[in-house]
Amino acid sequence: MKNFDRLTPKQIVNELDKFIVGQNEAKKAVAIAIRNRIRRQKLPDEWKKEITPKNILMIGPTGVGKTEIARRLAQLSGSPFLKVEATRFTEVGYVGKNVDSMIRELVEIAVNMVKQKKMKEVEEKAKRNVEERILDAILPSAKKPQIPFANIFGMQLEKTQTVEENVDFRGKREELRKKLRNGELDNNEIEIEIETGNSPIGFIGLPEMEDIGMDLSNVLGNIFPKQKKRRKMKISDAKKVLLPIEEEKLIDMDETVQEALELAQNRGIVFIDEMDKIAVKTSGGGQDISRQGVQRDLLPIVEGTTITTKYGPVKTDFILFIAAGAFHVSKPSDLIPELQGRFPIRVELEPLTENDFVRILIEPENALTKQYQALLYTEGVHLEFTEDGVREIAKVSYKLNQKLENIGARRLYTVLEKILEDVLFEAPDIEERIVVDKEFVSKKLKDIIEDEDLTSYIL
Ligand SMILES: Nc1ncnc2c1ncn2[C@@H]1O[C@H](COP(=O)(O)OP(=O)(O)OP(=O)(O)O)[C@@H](O)[C@H]1O
Repeated sequence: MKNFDRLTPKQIVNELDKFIVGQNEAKKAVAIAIRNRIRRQKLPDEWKKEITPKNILMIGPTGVGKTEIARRLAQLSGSPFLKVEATRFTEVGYVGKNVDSMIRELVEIAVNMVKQKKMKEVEEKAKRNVEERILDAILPSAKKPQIPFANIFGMQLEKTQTVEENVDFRGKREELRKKLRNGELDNNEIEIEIETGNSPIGFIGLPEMEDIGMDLSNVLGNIFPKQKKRRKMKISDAKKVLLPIEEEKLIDMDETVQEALELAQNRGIVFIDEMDKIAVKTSGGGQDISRQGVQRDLLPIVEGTTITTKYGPVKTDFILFIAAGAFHVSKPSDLIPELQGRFPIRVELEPLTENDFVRILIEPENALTKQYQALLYTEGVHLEFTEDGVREIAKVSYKLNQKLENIGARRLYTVLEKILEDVLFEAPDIEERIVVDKEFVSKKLKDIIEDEDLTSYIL
């Protein structure tokens, strides 16, 4: 993601604007933080040590875009992204569960990202290999006289004939290849051998082992040969099943892991939600001690330490941590002082207004109205939203948030789903053009809105 490194904070905000309405302070803060990380990475070592990472604390009610900003930033910068709830580490059964596990999860995500990228790079070559495997299955080998599917291309072999003598084997194979490529053989069944992994024993991957960064399947996996299974399937399915298998064979796993470790270390973003729930004023009962314990465990990770993972050691110095919470009851100052110091960038996110809802419904590149339009257009249905229709959806959603519980923009999801329920059910057997105007919205919601119990249940 070299291009991203060249984006100025202003340009990063412009990019985020394409997906998130308002919340300018938060966008600005994450843009500065991520740019600072790039700046810090360029410093000489002695300076690197002096400048501590500046992590962010987002303060704001639920559903106003906190996670969305962080997630979009990660996408934009090609960063592995993990969202965890701080309370996860205080739950019964989780007590003592290593907070380090979030770094392991981040690495796992990075490994998958790099693997997917590399698999994409070798896709064309893998497709050729899949083709060869399927052709081998259809037309086994030149030495074997048995030719299943021989009738596909009109071969008539006498039992006594050998392939070498009677068939221009290569020619036929190429003829079959053509048919395979243009999908003519897709519905034919073949039997193929599929690699199903290499651990014949079920105990591999005990959670306790994972906690200390070990994975027995890595240690023992290579001792056992890969298991194979013969399966019958349509050629169209075989293409799909074999592709990732062939892609994996073509990529260098050591290289993938190295790249992933670097990606996690230098670009990782960890979003810690519900931070307010582990902030406590005074140390009271066991629960409070457990909450403060989690804060203490978090401290070295956000300060910069080295965590052991099954892929190797990972430094957390350059990982960007974004903590978030509503802080209705507790305050950021209820966090232990050291942790407060590690999240010096504070941003408050505004509650969303009715006007914001209107914009959220139509402006983002992936706006909800656009999503439904795209979905229905696949079946030839043109969905149109009029201005007063969108305004009405925003208005109802806003009112419901006041009346029931304020769940922010998430309310738009439930309301819109309800309004479009019939259309989604009836399509494609409906009119080609559906207009969602004020009247349409009111009609669809009338019964539900009049019954308060039903409202809180459905919307
Ligand atoms: N300002 C906004 N602009 C565009 N979409 C938004 C905005 N705020 C929220 N949304 C949409 O609402 C949904 C919920 O938002 P998000 O996940 O960011 O909530 P949150 O603030 O992180 O709350 P929580 O802490 O409860 O997870 C997302 O799908 C997001 O797309």
